Amino acid sequence: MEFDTIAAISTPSGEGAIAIVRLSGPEAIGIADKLFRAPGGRPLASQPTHTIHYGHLEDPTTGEVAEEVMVSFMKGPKTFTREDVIEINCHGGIVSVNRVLQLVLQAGARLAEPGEFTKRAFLNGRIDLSQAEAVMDLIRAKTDRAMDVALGQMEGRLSKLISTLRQALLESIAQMEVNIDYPEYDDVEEMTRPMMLEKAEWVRAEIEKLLQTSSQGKILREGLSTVIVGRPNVGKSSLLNSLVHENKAIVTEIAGTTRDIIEEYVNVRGVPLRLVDTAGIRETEDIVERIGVERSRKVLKEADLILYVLNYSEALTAEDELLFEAVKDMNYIVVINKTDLPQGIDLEQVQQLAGSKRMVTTSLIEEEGIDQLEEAIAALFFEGEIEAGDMTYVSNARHISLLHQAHKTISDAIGAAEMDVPVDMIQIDVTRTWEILGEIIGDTADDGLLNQLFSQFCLGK
Ligand SMILES: Nc1nc2c(c(=O)[nH]1)N(C=O)[C@@H](CNc1ccc(C(=O)N[C@@H](CCC(=O)O)C(=O)O)cc1)CN2
Ligand SMILES: Nc1nc2c(ncn2[C@@H]2O[C@H](COP(=O)(O)OP(=O)(O)OP(=O)(O)O)[C@@H](O)[C@H]2O)c(=O)[nH]1
Repeated sequence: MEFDTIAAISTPSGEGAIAIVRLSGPEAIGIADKLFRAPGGRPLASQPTHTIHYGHLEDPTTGEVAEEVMVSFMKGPKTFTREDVIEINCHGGIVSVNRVLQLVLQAGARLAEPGEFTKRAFLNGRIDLSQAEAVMDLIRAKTDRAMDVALGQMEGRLSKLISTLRQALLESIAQMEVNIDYPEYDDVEEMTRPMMLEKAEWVRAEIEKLLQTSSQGKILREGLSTVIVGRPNVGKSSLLNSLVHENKAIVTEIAGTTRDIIEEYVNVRGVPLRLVDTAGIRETEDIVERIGVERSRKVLKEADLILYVLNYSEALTAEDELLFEAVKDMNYIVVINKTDLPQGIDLEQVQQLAGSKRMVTTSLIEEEGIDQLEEAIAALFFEGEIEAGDMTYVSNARHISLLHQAHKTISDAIGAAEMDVPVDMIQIDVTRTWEILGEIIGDTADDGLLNQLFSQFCLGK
């Protein structure tokens, strides 16, 4: 496919050592040669591909030397987009890099849309849709594990599995076709059903395996939303601080509807915890009133993990018991804090209320027990994991939804095959499954979807 030539700043905005303006498209080299002067005077077009060159950019309208740069020259198709790519490495700094971008745009490039470079890599067939989506996940990954999942997907692990499943479906579609075309051969019919069933059941089992990974994949991607609760003064802020200090927080601001919510990510043994709006909860004084408040209930309900803090030196109160009731169906860990003080709590009573939930004791003031707490968090997260290592995780909400749909249609096909429904009816469900799986890798994706997906990318990616 032939496109126009796009350009964008591909490095973060702000001051830095070096910044990159990237160009891709049929005019990329021509545009660069309008601006670039190497000491030897040779144009980039005459150079061997995949080389880097020192020189200056000149404003062609004024003849003024604008910038000192290094230019990477990469002829397609062995490039990120499969098109001709030019990367101008200039001095980092907001003015410098913007001036380079302006020059490039004046010389005929169009400002790229967010994700457009990656979109071209997709449209030009270098990567499929799930790989392109993984590029974005990679940028957003906050832990090594999340990064490994994204890398695996980018290298095509999910795509390969999906393609294998689709191949199996295609084979059974073909077999059914024979059956439909030659209904007079009974032995074909006899062969078709068991073969079709076996393939369909295998596909369904594989889809189920993928779906089983999805909750973990989602958490790796988005973080385990975590809320710290407990009566006033038990040590909630201290716990938050210990987790943040031990595990360096990444703070991100997410544009909310009424105000910006600040989220803190901490990486606890590979599990990203998203500490959600804890300040709001910490500020409320009366806990009985608080769990009656709709908003707090909602925060609790949406949490993937609750850290429920108790005071070791005091007996449980009615409030504590109420809170046990409020969180009883959720994932929570009981943190019994202040073990440096004399015991006042009835541990057996806590045990009874907490049932099979994990309990750890800490003295945050003496920095004790944090290790055990982290271990408990990691265990909670990883215990359901089916053999880590080279697992194919599904973490993307779009993929999960499509896998659920595919699971339904393939189950319909299996049900129909077992019930002696005519083969051409079964074939409809199998074909539909094949189509739905195709949407994951972008084989059957429409323009609206593509635009929506790529627009979520960073500018210049
Ligand atoms: N300067 C710079 N650094 C970068 C990127 C970039 O675009 N520019 N990348 C951007 O994300 C990433 C690297 N990703 C890339 C992926 C594929 C190809 C590429 O040229 N692939 C070709 C040829 C491979 C080969 O030589 O065998 C291909 O697959 O056909 C280039 C970069 C990270 N670092
Ligand atoms: N002895 C002792 N004191 C602690 C421990 N952890 C926290 N504290 C103290 O307990 C007091 C309350 O701690 P915070 O972390 O502010 O408790 P909180 O639950 O956030 O309190 P509120 O914001 O009022 O709900 C502070 O004076 C802490 O220094 C501990 O392990 N042992």
